[in-house]
Amino acid sequence: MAGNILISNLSFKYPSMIHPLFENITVNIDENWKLGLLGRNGRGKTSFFKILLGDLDYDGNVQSSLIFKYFPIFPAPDNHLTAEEVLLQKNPMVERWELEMELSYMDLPAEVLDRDFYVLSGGEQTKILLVELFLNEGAFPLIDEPTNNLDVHGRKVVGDYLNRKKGFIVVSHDQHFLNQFVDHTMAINKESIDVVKGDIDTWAYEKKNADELAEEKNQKLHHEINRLETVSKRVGTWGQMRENSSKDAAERRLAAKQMKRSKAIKKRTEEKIVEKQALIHNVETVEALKMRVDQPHKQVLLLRDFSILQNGRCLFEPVNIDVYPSERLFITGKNGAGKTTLLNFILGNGQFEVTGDYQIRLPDKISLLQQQNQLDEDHASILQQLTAEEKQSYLHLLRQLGSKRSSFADRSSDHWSSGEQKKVFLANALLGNHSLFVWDEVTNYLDMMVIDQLIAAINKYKPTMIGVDHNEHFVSSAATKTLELIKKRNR
Ligand SMILES: Nc1ncnc2c1ncn2[C@@H]1O[C@H](COP(=O)(O)OP(=O)(O)OP(=O)(O)O)[C@@H](O)[C@H]1O
Repeated sequence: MAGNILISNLSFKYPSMIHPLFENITVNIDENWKLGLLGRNGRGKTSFFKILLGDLDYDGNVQSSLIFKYFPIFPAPDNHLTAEEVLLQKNPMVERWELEMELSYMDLPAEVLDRDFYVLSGGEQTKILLVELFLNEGAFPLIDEPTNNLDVHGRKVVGDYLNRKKGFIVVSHDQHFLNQFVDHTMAINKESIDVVKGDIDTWAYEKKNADELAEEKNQKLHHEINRLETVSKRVGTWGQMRENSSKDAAERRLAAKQMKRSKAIKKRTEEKIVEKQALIHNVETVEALKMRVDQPHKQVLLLRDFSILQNGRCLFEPVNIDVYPSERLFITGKNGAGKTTLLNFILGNGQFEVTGDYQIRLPDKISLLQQQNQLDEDHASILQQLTAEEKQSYLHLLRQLGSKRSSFADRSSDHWSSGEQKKVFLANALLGNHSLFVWDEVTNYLDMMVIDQLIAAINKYKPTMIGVDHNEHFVSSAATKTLELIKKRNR
């Protein structure tokens, strides 16, 4: 079928891996689908794209006449290209009015076209690169985690933009974002790949039903295995007892016969046990996370008509907020509104000019989760700083978050997926007792199961938290209050 992607018996493994990433996968993807690609961190979503792009050697067949294009590919910074030049590099025939129209769908003013690409905010760069992807009509876009630089509004705009297009695959862990446009969902599971017609909610509903059915079958199988194991034990002792208690030769012969029969029954029973064990379906579950919380004794934060000044002007419209023990405040607002700056002010990182009143009482034990690009730590340096006992808890937390020790112990962190790297910082932030959790861009790169693990833990342990996040599902489920920062317009 021309135009479609036909994948049969695909198997793939990086040389340093023990278990294959993909084993005997067969799946067909239609060129007109708006396909959402899901999977836990490290399951191989980016690697799947690399296979389609022809960047990795695999076994099996991948047949397609489509020309795949990957997002994000950033222009070389040294060339100082304007946004317009970035857009026209591969699409020289496109006219300025067409560019302006596409930009308007992305809620970007035309003047952005004339700016140097690298002076644009992360969200603006994402939008320009996505527009560039779709200008090339002959190409089939493979879009890898577009939301990381996008605030809630940006996610809505890009979701609407993608809804106008068709024929692409998007990897994202933000179900709310994906539900705006996908018409098919493909999930890379532990042992299989599912494709479902419908959005993420449809997939989640079908998966829940399938898991419940599998769980029911598993329970029956476990019951049957227990029964067979009892039979096997009983049969084993039965012939033995008879042989030991036999006195004369005739009885011993009979006992030997009995013994032979019982051995045959035992063997058959054990074969049946192995058969039943193979039928047990591997239903993926997550362990509940523990947060160790020592609530602060007093109010942590008070802001009244408060704003941070930059060059004498308010960065955001003045705000009023209180944070009391066990409250979870999430700061929202568009990119560039000053969310991370406000967090830094609260933490006392740096010198700030401010307006309005404030009171900040920081407790001693603060758990910090910073944006990935602000960190110079990694798994190895974290391990070095921990005591033997903390090391055990840290590794246990990583395992609970879905990173198996075997998947990261011997591999250079250069090759870790973005989610695997993020979990290192999350596990570190969960280590030990804390009175306040200051977590910035919590859900970026994290898979949906971890996001739900965090929501459950936050609701159970009710930590005092000041956070920033753009995932609507996470914020609406974890926050007890939100504070929207609105960038102050300069008149
Ligand atoms: N060059 C490489 N050599 C060895 N292992 C690699 C290499 N590249 C990736 N991996 C490993 O392969 C697995 C799949 O990586 P990939 O980036 O495809 O995952 P992903 O599903 O995109 O994850 P995420 O959701 O975190 O972005 C991960 O365990 C990763 O550490």
